[in-house]
Amino acid sequence: MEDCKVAGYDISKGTTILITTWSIGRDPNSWDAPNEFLLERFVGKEIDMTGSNFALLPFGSGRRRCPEYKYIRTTIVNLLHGFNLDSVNGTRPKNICMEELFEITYYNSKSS
Ligand code: HEM
Repeated sequence: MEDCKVAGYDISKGTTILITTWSIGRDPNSWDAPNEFLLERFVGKEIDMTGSNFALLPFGSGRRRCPEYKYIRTTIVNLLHGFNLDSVNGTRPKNICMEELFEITYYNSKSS
């Protein structure tokens, strides 16, 4: 590790850096209507979710990215194949609450 500069900011070696994937995923420079839940935006597109496309990081990036990213399609397909999924009262909810909760996952590499 060594000191470095990122986007004009001096980062001392050993500094813990958090990135906000929430903001990255809602960047209007990358996404049209970023606050709309529009699944259609992904239809028919080859989307890179391996951590190389920094506009979309659902599985993180780099050495600690989610190891499941390669297999999640198989996992979901198996779930859909093996189970009949339904909402609790059997009807499709009209308004699904998509509000976020504030939570944080923190890993201190110096504590272990
Ligand atoms: C749609 C489903 C999933 C999403 C969106 C997701 C997303 C993520 C994200 C964002 C991380 C943190 C990556 C980082 O720190 O850069 C992560 C880590 C991890 N995920 Fe997932 N995950 C999913 C499903 C799963 C499943 C099904 C498994 C296991 C069967 C799994 C196992 C793990 C493990 C073990 C890590 C920790 C990797 C490490 O710290 O080295 N994930 N996941």
